[in-house]
Amino acid sequence: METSSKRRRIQRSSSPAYKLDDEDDSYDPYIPVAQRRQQKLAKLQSWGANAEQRAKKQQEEIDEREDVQREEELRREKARMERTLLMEAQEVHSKRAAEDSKKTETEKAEEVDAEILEAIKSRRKLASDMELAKGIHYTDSLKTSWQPPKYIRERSAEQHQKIRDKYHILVDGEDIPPPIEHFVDMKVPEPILEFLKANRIVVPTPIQLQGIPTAFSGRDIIGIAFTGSGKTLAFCLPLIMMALEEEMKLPYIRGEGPVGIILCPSRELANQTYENIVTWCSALAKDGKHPQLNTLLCIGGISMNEQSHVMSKGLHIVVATPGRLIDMLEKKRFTFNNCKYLCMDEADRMIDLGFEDDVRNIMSFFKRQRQTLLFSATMPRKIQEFAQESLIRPILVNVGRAGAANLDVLQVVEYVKQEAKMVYLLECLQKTPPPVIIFSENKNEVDDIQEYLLLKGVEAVAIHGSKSQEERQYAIKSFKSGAKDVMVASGVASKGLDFNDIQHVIIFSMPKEIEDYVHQIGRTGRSGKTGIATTFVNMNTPEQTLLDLKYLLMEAGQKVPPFLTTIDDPRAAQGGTLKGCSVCGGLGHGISNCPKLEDAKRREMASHRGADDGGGY
Ligand SMILES: Nc1ncnc2c1ncn2[C@@H]1O[C@H](COP(=O)(O)OP(=O)(O)OP(=O)(O)O)[C@@H](O)[C@H]1O
Repeated sequence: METSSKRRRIQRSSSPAYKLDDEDDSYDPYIPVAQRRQQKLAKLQSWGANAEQRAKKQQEEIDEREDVQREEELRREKARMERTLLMEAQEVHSKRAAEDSKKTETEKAEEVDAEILEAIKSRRKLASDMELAKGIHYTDSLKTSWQPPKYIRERSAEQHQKIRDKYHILVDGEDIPPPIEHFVDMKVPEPILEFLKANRIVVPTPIQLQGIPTAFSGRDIIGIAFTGSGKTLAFCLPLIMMALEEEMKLPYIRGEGPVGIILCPSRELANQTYENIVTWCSALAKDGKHPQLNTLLCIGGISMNEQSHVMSKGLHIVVATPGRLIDMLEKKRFTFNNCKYLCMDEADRMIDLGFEDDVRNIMSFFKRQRQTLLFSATMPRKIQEFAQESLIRPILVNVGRAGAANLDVLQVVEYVKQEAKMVYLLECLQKTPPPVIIFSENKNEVDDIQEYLLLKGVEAVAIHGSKSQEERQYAIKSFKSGAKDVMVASGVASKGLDFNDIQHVIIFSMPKEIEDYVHQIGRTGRSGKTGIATTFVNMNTPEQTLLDLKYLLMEAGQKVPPFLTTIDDPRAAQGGTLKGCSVCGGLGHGISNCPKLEDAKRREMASHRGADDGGGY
C-alpha cells in the first residue's frame, strides 16, 4: 500500500511542486539544483515582470486620476474666471449706463460729433498725388523780393497788432507780415494805383490791408472775409505783381507760362475775375513803361480757339474752372512747369464737395514749389483746419466770423405761404428800385418766376445750370449793363458774382445750407454800400434751417420775426453750450445733423450707384 502511495506521489512529482492541493504539503519532491535554479530565476523574473506591470498600471491609474482632477480644476477655474469677466463686463456696462444717464443730450451729441470729426480728419492732405507719393514736403515759404517800406518794418509787433485790432482783423500763423493801410506803401505800381483810384478804390479794405502784404511776402494764406469786402483784388494783385516781376526779368515767349492760376467754382465767377485781371493788366501797361501781361480764360462752354491770340504769346495768368483746366493740361496746351501761384476763390467749395479730386489732379501738374492761397466768405472750421494742414506755414487772415452775414445787408425774413409767394413777389419788388436779384433753389421755379414776371411786364432774365453758356452770358451781360431790371437765379449766380449796386435780393426759396444764404444775400451791400435782403420762409422750410437763420440774424443784430423767435433749439433745452457746426458753420445745429454732410453723403451714394450702373450720364 505504502509503495503504491509513494509511486503515486512520485508520479505526481512531475507536476508543479508548489501547489498540490489535495496532497500532503509537507512533502518536498526532489528537484535537481540546476532545474531549481532555473525555476527560481523564472519565478523571480515573472514576479519582477508582474510587479513592473502592476506598478505601471498603478502609475497609469494615478496619472489618469490626476488628469481628471486637473481637468476638473481647470474647468472650475475657467468657470470662475468667466464669471468674473462676465461680472466685470456687467459692472462696466452698468457703470457706463449710469455715466451715460448722467450725460446731457448735448454731451452725447458732442461725442457723436467728435466721432464724425475723426472720420473727416482722415481725409488725405491736399497735395498733389505726385508730392504725396514721393513724400515731397516743402517747409519754407516761397521767396519773393518784396518787402514793406522801412518805416513799417521798424514798427513793433504791438503797433502792428493795434492796426489789426482797429480793423477787426484776426490773424494766426508764424512770422506774420505787417498790415499796411495804404496801397502806395504796398508798392503797387503807379498805373494800377491810378486806375483803382478812378474806380473809387482808394484805401485797402481790412482783408486787403493784411492779405496783400501777406501774399506779396510769398506766404500761403487762408483769407476769410465777408461778401463784397474786396477779396478779388487781394488775391489778384499779388499774382499780377509776380507775373510783372517775371516778365521784367526775362520776357515770356510763346509756349511759356503761366506764372500763376486762379481757380473758381463757376464759369461766371471765373469770367468776372478774368475781366477784372484783364482790366488791371491793361491799366498797368497803359503808361508804356510796363509790359503787357497776358491772361487766359479757361472755362467750359467756350471755344478756346477764340483765345488763340493769347496762346500765341507767352502766358502769364490763367483763370479757370477745374474741368476745362484739367482738359487743357492733359492736352498739353500749356504746362505748369513754371507755375508757382495757385489761388482758389470760394475755396471752401473748391476743396469741399465735388472738386477735391480735381484740385488734387490740378496740383499734380505743378513741377515746383508753389504759393497757395485760399479765399472765401464762408470757411467752416473743419475746412480751415484741413486746408491749414495742407499749406506751408500758412497765415490765416480772418475778418469777422467765417460764415457771418455782411452787416451792411438789412435782412428781412417773412412768412409767406407757398401758394401766395408769386403774388407777394410782385409786391416785394416795389420795396426798392432795380436792380434786384431773385434766388430760387429750383431750376423749374427759376423759369416759372421769370415767366410770371415777364407776363406782368417786368424786364427779367434768368440764369441756372441747365441754360446754355450763351443764355447765361446774355443774362449776366444784360443785367450788369442795366438793360434788364431783375435777374432770377439759382445758386449758380450767388457765389462771388459782383453786380453793380444791387438794391434788393429776394430769396424766394430758402436754401437748406445757411452758407448759401450768406452768399446769396451778399450780392447786395457790397463795398461799403447798404442793401436789403428779403427771404420767404414757410412750413416747407426745415426747422433746422430756420434755427440757423435765427442765430445768424441774432449775430448780425437784425430783427428776428416772432415766428422765428418761437422756434426752440433742442440743444438749449438739454443744457450745454451752443457751438456752431464746424462742418458748415451753421449756428443752429451740430455736426450730427448737418445738412451739408447729409448732402455730401447723398451725393457719394449716388455716385457709387452711378459707378455700379456703369457711371453713365
Ligand atoms: N478797397 C476797396 N475800396 C472800395 N471798393 C472796393 C475795394 N476793393 C474792392 N472794392 C469793390 O468791392 C466790390 C466787391 O469786391 P469783391 O467782388 O472782390 O468782393 P468779395 O469779397 O470777393 O465778395 P464775394 O465773397 O461775394 O465774392 C467790387 O465791386 C470791388 O470793385
